[in-house]
Amino acid sequence: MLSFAKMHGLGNDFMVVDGVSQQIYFTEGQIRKLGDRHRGIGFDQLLLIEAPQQPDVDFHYRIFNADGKEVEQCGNGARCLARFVRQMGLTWKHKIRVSTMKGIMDLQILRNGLVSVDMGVPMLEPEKIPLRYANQETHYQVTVDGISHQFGAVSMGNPHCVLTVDDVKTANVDAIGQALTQHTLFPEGANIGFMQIVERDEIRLRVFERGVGETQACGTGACASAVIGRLQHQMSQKVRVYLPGGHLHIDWPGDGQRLKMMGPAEFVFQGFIEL
Ligand SMILES: N[C@H](CCC[C@H](N)C(=O)O)C(=O)O
Repeated sequence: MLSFAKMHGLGNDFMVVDGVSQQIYFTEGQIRKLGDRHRGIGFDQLLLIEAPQQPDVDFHYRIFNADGKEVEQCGNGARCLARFVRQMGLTWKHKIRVSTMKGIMDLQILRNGLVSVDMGVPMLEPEKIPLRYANQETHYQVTVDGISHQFGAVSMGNPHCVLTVDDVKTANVDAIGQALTQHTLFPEGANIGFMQIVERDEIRLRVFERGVGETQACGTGACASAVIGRLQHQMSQKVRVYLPGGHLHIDWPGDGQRLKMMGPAEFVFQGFIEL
């Protein structure tokens, strides 16, 4: 029997598994079955927490989308990891350092009950996103179904494409998201963000996630929108990003600097399942 927790960050929901006390390996097919919202547990991502693989790190953090594929990063999931390892007694620390396939992140459980995450330095070079474009631009362009779209692109460890729209409520998230998430411009696919600039320090955002579809929130998507918002629209260093599931606080001092995200992480239930 496998024990797990169901958690969420602003409605972006996860199955969280302690891979430190339990030896576990998932096939893509098992992940898809567990993620099924009618016949399984149901989640946007499965988060697997493993013992550290290098010194000065508390845990290794692996992320699998509902389609079964392993990906590089998950911001809402990182906050849930911090709450999970404390609540399950895997650590007594309030500051937790985790490694992912792309780097190192510092998590901190704050007195106000929120969790802050140091998301590292956003990567803007096309080859690091990755994006098939010769040079780094503030605005990229793509034509889909005869319609031309301008976008910004950045990696938070995982690839993000961010379009600016007049009104997120009427944005054609599913159709454009489907068309762009596996576009040849993005050799490893991309998460597609639809950003409405409300104020210099306020964004409304919806995200069509790679391997999942539209989610109620996307932490790395919120980070990506704050970066593109700052580069394209001269937004403030500190930005509140409002997603359908709630809002996140993003703080990015600018190019080459580390980005900080702060937001909630909720436990829903604990359970056991026969794989
Ligand atoms: N929901 C996650 C993002 C998962 C990204 C995943 N869909 C990908 O393929 O990169 C977050 O809060 O950052």
